[in-house]
Amino acid sequence: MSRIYSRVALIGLGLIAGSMALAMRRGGLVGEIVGTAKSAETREAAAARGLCDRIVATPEEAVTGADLVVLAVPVGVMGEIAEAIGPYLAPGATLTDVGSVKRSVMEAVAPHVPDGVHFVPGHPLAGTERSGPDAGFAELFDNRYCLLIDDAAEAEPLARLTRLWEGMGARVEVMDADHHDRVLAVTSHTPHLIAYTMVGVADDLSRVTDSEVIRYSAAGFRDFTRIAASDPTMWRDVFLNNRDATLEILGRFTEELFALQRAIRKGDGDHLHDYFTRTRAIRRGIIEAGQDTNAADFGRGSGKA
Ligand SMILES: NC(=O)C1=CN([C@@H]2O[C@H](COP(=O)(O)OP(=O)(O)OC[C@H]3O[C@@H](n4cnc5c(N)ncnc54)[C@H](O)[C@@H]3O)[C@@H](O)[C@H]2O)C=CC1
Ligand SMILES: O=C(O)C(=O)Cc1ccc(O)cc1
Repeated sequence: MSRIYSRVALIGLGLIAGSMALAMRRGGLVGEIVGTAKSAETREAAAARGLCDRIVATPEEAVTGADLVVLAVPVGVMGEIAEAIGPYLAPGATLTDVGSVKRSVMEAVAPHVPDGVHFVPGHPLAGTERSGPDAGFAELFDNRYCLLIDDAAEAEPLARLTRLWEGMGARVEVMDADHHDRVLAVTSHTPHLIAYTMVGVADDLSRVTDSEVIRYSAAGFRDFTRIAASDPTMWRDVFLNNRDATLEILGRFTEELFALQRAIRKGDGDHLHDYFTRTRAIRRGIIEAGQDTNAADFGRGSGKA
């Protein structure tokens, strides 16, 4: 495959940027990869792993001369980094991000994008609970969706970025930012909050039952502990930045939970059975439609049973 960009700047050198660097190299998709991260320790670890051709100390230096700039930092700091790099972005360059929330990132970044620079927000639906420069791997995006946001994006930069993600193994879909945030509140953000809560509850209980909660934990709870090991900064920022959609889904979730709680208290087995029959049909529908691509190996490197 011919080179899609000649110089890519990766801002933030964690799981996603590291995986992008390895996947871009695997496909021979780009020329030079320049990286930067806030801490010297992260930059050194990324250098030791050979993730980039060049690692520099500041985002301003990294973006100079780049025709693709990727913001791969927690969503809460995207705006301040965009402000810092804005004056250094090359005319004609594409700026993208990989944040888990889209509307607030776009609102924070867009005011700092100079005329002549194309901003195409993105979000790969692929990840693990691990973070940092040692966490990335080249196959992370294989057969996973990557959502690109077309609210204001122009056709040619969108098509070019689509080719890059496809070259990294992903399937690209295009949608608007509000739709993205509503869907992700259901499929990712609220489930993460539930996992965090369940592990917190178990931790409270373990004071009563010593380590039994962990020793006898079945697969369901182990999956919760994997998710609840995800990066605290990243997930704090996700909830603060997708507040309305997450609160809406949490409201619905608690209503349903209370209904199930009442059914258990009243011994209403029919209610429980009907509910579980409906949810089982949903899961079977997903498998039959062959849409279970994101369930396969999120547990990579997690020691999941
Ligand atoms: N972890 C996951 O499973 C997924 C994460 N995302 C999104 O990708 C983005 C990056 O996530 P990860 O790679 O998982 O995170 P990570 O924690 O592995 O890496 C984040 C990087 O950002 C740098 N950073 C943090 N604060 C900074 C600041 N103020 N200035 C400059 N650099 C800073 C860190 O040094 C680190 O290099 C986030 O916006 C997240 O929402 C998207 C899909 C999946
Ligand atoms: O580790 C998991 O199970 C995930 O759900 C990974 C993930 C986390 C955040 C995203 O925005 C997208 C994917």
